[in-house]
Amino acid sequence: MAGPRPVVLSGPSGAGKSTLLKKLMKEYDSVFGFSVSHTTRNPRPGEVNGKDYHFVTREAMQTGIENGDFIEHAEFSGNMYGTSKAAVQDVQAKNLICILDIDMQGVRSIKRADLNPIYISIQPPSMEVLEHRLRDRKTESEESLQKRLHAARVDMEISKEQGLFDTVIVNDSLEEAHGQLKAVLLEEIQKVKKTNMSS
Ligand SMILES: Nc1nc2c(ncn2[C@@H]2O[C@H](COP(=O)(O)OP(=O)(O)O)[C@@H](O)[C@H]2O)c(=O)[nH]1
Ligand SMILES: Nc1ncnc2c1ncn2[C@@H]1O[C@H](COP(=O)(O)OP(=O)(O)O)[C@@H](O)[C@H]1O
Repeated sequence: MAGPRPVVLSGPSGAGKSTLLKKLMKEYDSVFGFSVSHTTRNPRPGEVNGKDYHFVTREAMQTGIENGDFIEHAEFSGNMYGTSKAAVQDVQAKNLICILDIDMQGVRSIKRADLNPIYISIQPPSMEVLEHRLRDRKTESEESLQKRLHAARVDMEISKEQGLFDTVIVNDSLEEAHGQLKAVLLEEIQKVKKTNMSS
């Protein structure tokens, strides 16, 4: 039997993707699994290798790409990011809903793959709010922040494209955005709960 459909969460850096997916995974224990991407960026304080990302060198990442280990990969804000086949398979082997947190280039690549996910865009209420949140997060240098804001403007334009996403959620109030995310995923959540209860 085919497993549950994966979920792609995309949207500007700082829109609240990690916050929303962590909240979702906490509320639904044993329903979701995170696709742990590879990246060449440095870990932030508190980030765990193998849990938040596989933190690797550019050389290791290049070798993996050449070996065909990746479903998709992209360059974002001066670093490489990619979804390995193993990252998705690890989650799907447990019959969990696989969540991919990927940028717009990743969305376009995944559309050409045979993953058939639900595409959800998480958007900030405005550029001003986004900038505040990114500054308050205190994870970025001014240079990195500016790169992210530039990419965010592009992302916010592209995400309006018809047919690219199944749902666009504006993360103004966290509780409301969380509620909308749950509503979109309810059918898949119930399927997984049912299957995993009877197995
Ligand atoms: N294409 C692609 N994008 C990714 C992957 N992993 C993370 N990203 C995206 O890379 C961007 C930067 O992520 P990150 O450095 O964690 O910063 P943050 O979004 O500001 O928390 C975000 O838009 C992520 O969605 C991946 O495996 N593939
Ligand atoms: N609805 C919200 N209201 C206020 N702050 C938020 C909200 N959602 C997320 N944040 C904060 O905004 C920052 C960016 O969120 P984060 O989840 O890291 O975004 P992303 O993963 O999309 O880059 C974090 O500091 C987070 O705590």
